Amino acid sequence: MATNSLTLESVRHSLIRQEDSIIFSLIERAHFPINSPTYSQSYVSNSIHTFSGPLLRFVVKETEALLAKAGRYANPEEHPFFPEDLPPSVVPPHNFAKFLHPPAASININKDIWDTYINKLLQLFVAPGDDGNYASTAASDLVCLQALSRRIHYGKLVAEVKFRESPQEYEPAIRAKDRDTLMKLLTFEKVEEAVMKRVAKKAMMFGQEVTLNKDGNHGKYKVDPSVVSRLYGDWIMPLTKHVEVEYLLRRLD
Ligand SMILES: C=C(O[C@@H]1C=C(C(=O)O)C=C[C@H]1O)C(=O)O
Repeated sequence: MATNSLTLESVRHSLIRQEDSIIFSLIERAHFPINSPTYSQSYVSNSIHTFSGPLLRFVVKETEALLAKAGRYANPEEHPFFPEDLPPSVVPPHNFAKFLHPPAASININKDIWDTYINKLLQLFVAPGDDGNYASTAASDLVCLQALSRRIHYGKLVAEVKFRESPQEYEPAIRAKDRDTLMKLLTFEKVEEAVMKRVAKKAMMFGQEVTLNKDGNHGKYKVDPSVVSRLYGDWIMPLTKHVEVEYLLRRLD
């Protein structure tokens, strides 16, 4: 859909579709055990002389450099994890619809998303252990991180739509820099309850073992549906709302 015709219904529809990408990415990552050397400072620093830091950082940084050349970050819906020193795009520029208020470009909470993913989320849906597949693990993490980042920063579009629907409600709180009131105005508890129920249901459907015998493997899922619900309730939705508040605070600049 063209960004200039966005409505609350259409942005919510996009968030619903993005649930599929997030849940599939979690299922793919859960296929590997935690593989902690992927995140350790020391694992690669002795072998990759031009790079210090964890393997995941290496994989994400190098991939982002390639994708930046291919034009990925010219799209206002994409946010790099390592925006410093990205190479310029080598492809012809695309004229993306200018739906967002320009200060939106200064909002990038990927550092928080990275820390939350590594330190809180991973251990909730990934089994302990080490099978040595660190590069594939990092590649799966990259897909999870990109899907989460896209969804969470989509809060900018959600906030813009909400602001356009009732600017008179939001303006006093924006001028007063009143985060609590903004948070109350943009929160829809019924929608959040529905998101938590739907993602659990999707995790059941997408993550079931498919067998050809009648009894199948009922009740066994690749990622625990209640954990997916918790990831949304405790982190993904709060971070999205954080982006919404940050965006609204700059909406009158
Ligand atoms: C995204 C929205 O804003 C808030 C955040 C939600 C989310 O992250 O899914 C859901 C409802 C709202 O409390 C929305 O209203 O759809």
